[in-house]
Parts: sequence; structure tokens; C-alpha cells
Amino acid sequence: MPRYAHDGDGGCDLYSIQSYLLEPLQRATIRTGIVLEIPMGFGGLILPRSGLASKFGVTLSNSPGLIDSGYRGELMVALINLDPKNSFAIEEGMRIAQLVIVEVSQFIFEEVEELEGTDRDRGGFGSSGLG
Ligand SMILES: O=c1ccn([C@H]2C[C@H](O)[C@@H](COP(=O)(O)OP(=O)(O)OP(=O)(O)O)O2)c(=O)[nH]1
Repeated sequence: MPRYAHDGDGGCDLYSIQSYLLEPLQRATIRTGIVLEIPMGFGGLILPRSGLASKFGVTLSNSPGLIDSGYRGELMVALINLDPKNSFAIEEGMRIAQLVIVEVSQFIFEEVEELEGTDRDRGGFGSSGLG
């Protein structure tokens, strides 16, 4: 399997090309060295790695990061260390996040006077109870 592969079974790993010491509760924008040409009608989502998040509290400050198809710059990973006590050393070559390419539906929003009714209707957060 090549280093950057999107086989439909998960994310494509993104590697840091720099070293950086993330202090407790610090955030940093980390370079990946990757530039992409995503076809029109698709977009990229940068997602955290579950292992880094659950073991070290290192996740993304903007999760998910959205990569527009027209973007031609370097993919950057907005990392944050949510651990209040321990710093986290990002090393060059470390897998820090993952990218998935998703199809983006194209909608044109239309203004209307009324919306069609549903069972949920306007029931928002918690309206279906706790059980
Ligand atoms: O985690 C991320 C998120 C975004 N980007 C790049 C690609 C994306 O296409 C561009 C702009 O991102 P976004 O649209 O989220 O930024 P914004 O803050 O809304 O600014 P703007 O759209 O005005 O540039 O930055 C990254 O490299 N990494």
C-alpha cells in the first residue's frame, strides 16, 4: 500500500514534516508538505487520529478541517494539546491526522414561507428524552 492511499476503508494518513513541542493546552498549525488537486464536486476533511486523542489529548482545534477543491496550498493540520499537564512532542514523520475525500452535494437554497412537517418538528437538543 503506498504511503498516501485512499482505499475507501478509512482515512489517508497525514504526516508532520516538522518537529514541534506542543505545551499543555497549546495549539499549533503543523505542516504536512502535501498539496492536492481535489476534483470539483469533492472536498477533503482532515480528521483527528483517535489514538492521539484518547492517549494524549491531542486533537484538532477545527475538527474537521475542510479542504476546498479549489485549494492549492499546503495541507495544514490545526493541532491542539488538550492535556492540561503534559506536553506532546510532534516529531518529523509522525502521523498526526487523516484525510478523507468526500463527495459534496450541490444544493441551491430556496427561501419559502413554510416547511413540511415531520415527527421531530422543532424539537431540538434533548427533546427525545434521556433513555
Ligand atoms: O485544517 C485545515 C483547514 C483548512 N485548510 C486549508 C484548505 C482550505 O481550503 C483553506 C481554507 O479553509 P477554511 O475555508 O476552513 O478557512 P476559513 O477560515 O473559513 O477562511 P477562508 O475560507 O476565508 O479562507 O485552508 C487546511 O490546510 N487545513
